[in-house]
Amino acid sequence: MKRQTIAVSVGCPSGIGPEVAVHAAANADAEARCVLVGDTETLRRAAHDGKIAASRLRVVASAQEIEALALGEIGVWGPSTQLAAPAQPGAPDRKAGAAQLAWVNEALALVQDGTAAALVTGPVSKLAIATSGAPGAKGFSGHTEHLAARLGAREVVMAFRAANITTALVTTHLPLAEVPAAVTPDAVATSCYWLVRLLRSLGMEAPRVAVAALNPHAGEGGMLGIEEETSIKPGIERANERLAADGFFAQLSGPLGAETAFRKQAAGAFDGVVAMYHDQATIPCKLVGFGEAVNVTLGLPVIRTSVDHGTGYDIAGTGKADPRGMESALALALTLAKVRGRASLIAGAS
Ligand SMILES: NC(=O)C1=CN([C@@H]2O[C@H](COP(=O)(O)OP(=O)(O)OC[C@H]3O[C@@H](n4cnc5c(N)ncnc54)[C@H](O)[C@@H]3O)[C@@H](O)[C@H]2O)C=CC1
Ligand SMILES: NCC(=O)COP(=O)(O)O
Repeated sequence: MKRQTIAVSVGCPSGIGPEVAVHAAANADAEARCVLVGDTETLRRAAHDGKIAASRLRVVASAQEIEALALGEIGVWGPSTQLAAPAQPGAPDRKAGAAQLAWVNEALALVQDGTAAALVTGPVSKLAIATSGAPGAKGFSGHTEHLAARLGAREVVMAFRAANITTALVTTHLPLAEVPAAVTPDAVATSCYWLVRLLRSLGMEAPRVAVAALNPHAGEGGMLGIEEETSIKPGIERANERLAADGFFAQLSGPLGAETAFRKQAAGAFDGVVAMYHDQATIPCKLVGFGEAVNVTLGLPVIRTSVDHGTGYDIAGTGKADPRGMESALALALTLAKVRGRASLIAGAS
């Protein structure tokens, strides 16, 4: 059995990330060799609280030591940035903010140098990072944007995969008031294109994709908004041209009222939905699969998946955190990493 190393940045040390990361790594498929990138003491405590034998955590400091991890052992990356004092559950300070960004970068470095095959990220607080004062942290608005900038990716698309919903977003982390201007034909085309590639990587040869409208009732013939005509329809045309040029076949339908697009996908009429903004996508995903949905970034030169949930500050350290989201994120990363053809379908140039 060929094992794949998965580097996991554990997220905010004051949140539920360390506990779900240890749990998920302990239950991961034997083909996944997990290396957790975070504070060693926090991870040991999370293992203890989660009744996971301390002997299963092994501190590793080189690619060779990672390779030598036995089945059932969970690697903890020794060179990770460490906290001088334990993080307070539910109350991240500036050091916790800086550390969680450092861990993302350190886990990414393991993928970039070929030590790991994929990056899985635990939940971070955008605010704790952005206000930490750490170099490069100001303006942090999410992993998607951060990884795109750090890797020089030409285009990236945020996507989610839940029970019976797979969706890609046209816009990511921006105020709702700025969404209409960001829904451009190019942005719509990019999201359609990468969603089709994701669906292909998951085995769908000719995916059926609904493109959601921005406005109620798809603009009601222009009475309730014009973006369907000015941006979404031209975006679908551009996507069809780009897909055809690259030899991909897909059926793109829309613009379709978002409520209908998601309802029909959940009923099996579509394989994916292109959503115009963050909550248009995450509300249906979290309704059908909260705790299990996976966030995957399309267009990066590396495989990156993540939990769909946040830092869960209200339940950090209580043992109530559900680890299934992290388990699903590890499983999808492994699925993509195992087959080079799958990974290349969602990988973009930098
Ligand atoms: N993947 C990431 O890095 C993400 C980070 N965030 C960040 O998380 C922070 C908090 O965001 P919120 O909107 O409050 O969302 P949240 O997901 O942290 O919490 C919402 C509610 O869901 C519960 N919850 C979350 N994960 C859970 C789990 N695994 N098991 C059981 N219950 C769980 C929480 O206890 C809370 O009641 C923000 O700073 C946000 O930016 C949010 C989403 C994703
Ligand atoms: N709701 C998803 C989210 O906010 C996480 O985004 P990112 O950190 O994966 O870019």
